Amino acid sequence: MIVEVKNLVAGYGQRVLIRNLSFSVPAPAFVAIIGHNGAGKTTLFKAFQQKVPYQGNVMVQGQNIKAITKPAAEGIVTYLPQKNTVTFPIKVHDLVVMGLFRKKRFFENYGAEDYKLAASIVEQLQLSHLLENDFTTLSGGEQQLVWLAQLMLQDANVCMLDEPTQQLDVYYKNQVFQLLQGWVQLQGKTVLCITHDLHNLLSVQGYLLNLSKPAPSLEPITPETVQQNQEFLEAGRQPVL
Ligand SMILES: Nc1ncnc2c1ncn2[C@@H]1O[C@H](COP(=O)(O)OP(=O)(O)OP(=O)(O)O)[C@@H](O)[C@H]1O
Repeated sequence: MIVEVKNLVAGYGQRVLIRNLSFSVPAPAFVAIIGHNGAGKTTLFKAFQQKVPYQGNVMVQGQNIKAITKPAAEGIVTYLPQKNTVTFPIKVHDLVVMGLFRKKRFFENYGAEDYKLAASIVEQLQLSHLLENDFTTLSGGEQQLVWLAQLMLQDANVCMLDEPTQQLDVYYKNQVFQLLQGWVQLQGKTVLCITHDLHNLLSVQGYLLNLSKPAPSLEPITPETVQQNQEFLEAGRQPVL
């Protein structure tokens, strides 16, 4: 099993957001985590990172995540947050190359080969013209793509992405979903991706997990399930108990 969530209960104080959630991903797959604002999507990712107390079990590649001290450092999971900020000037290629941090010893510099690898990833995202630019001067969408490039270099088996297409135009939204599809099909990665862009999922093979439903489960992405989930979400939210 790549990912197995068993009887997960998580929330903040008295407020339970995730109630008895169980699902498993047996083989590399793309899973779109959907649901209303506040449904607990980011909270689910926090559970994977031990950043919120929870009951139940979260297993990644057969290991209970509680037993792994630094899942990101060990290359088991990686996480792209919804908002990632940089407040100092840094060139795009210097930021992307940092995705190789796991392969470096403390204070070891990045070399020409590392930068070549970073540049090849940036090229895949059609951003080569920005390599020398200061990251802080890029548009929100361009910045988001640069973070994705850095994440690709991290090369973890399970990637958790929190609304990676949020700031992107329609062209890049589709490009990113195709890219993530490639991570699964060509590189055997498992991608858990929080998104509100349901219509862009129609060209993606994978699953939906709608955390707004009373008993969320993995549903294959098909035109019918996308439509049904869209209508479900449009119909309104369940009262928070
Ligand atoms: N540290 C915290 N303490 C208390 N409540 C919190 C905390 N973090 C989040 N919440 C609340 O938990 C609820 C779920 O938050 P979460 O970020 O998981 O939602 P989400 O499904 O990712 O929403 P969105 O689509 O808006 O990003 C929200 O109402 C939020 O205000």
